[in-house]
Amino acid sequence: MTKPEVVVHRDGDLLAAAAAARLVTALVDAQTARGTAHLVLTGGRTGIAVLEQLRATPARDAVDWSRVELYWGDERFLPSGHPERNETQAREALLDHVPVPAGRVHVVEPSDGRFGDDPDAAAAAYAEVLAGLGDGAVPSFDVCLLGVGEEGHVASVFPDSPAVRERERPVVAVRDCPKPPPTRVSLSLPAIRASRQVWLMTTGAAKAEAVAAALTGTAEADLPAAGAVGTERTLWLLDAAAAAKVPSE
Ligand SMILES: O=C(O)[C@H](O)[C@@H](O)[C@H](O)[C@H](O)COP(=O)(O)O
Repeated sequence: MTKPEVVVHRDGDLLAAAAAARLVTALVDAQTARGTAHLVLTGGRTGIAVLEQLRATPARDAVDWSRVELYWGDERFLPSGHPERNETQAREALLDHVPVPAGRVHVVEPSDGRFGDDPDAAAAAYAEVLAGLGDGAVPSFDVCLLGVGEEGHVASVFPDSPAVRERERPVVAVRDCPKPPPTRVSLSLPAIRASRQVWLMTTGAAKAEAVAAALTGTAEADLPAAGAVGTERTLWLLDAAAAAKVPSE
């Protein structure tokens, strides 16, 4: 289990820009080491802001976008093109602006897709996609980007939920989500933990309690972010407000 590292930036804008710069380097390093970079995207304000900053930086072209496999840590189970879908927001923020081959953008089926409004079928299908792209149930994602909710959720894994107790399946359907929309498809914590690097990125005073709790031993069932760890690195990227209650070493 990797010990979480905490990096604090002055404010949210700087965090997003710095995380985007860090991501360029991580992707280039992954491609240098292994040929292809596997990146898991996240929804939420911070996650999308990082993609917008990535689009804006000239350094983005240091990444060979033809050798990036893209996934989502979770998806809001909505019709294709819905503005609230994480896919829609990621395409607008970045994917429509870089030459990633369509076949390497692995989206979760929408609620008007092949499986209609059956999120369990969409989750099972996504798990099959992941199984086909790595050596195990899921690829060893090079970087798994995550936002963090006020109560400590990551992806769509919420405290004291069936998803946080999932130990077998890499992808699950989530219903009655406290954060709208209510129905989602999400990686489980075991799938997130297959990542080489897990980056938890959040800003604002409203997250300070959850961040401090995650970093001071709270059980993952009560605070899922505490269970989001990478095999090689677990990195908390915070602004000063979200880091305000993190105990100093
Ligand atoms: O689909 C989603 O909503 C995200 O995947 C979710 O996990 C998000 O990252 C957190 O809720 C933090 O969101 P903010 O960065 O907007 O606070």
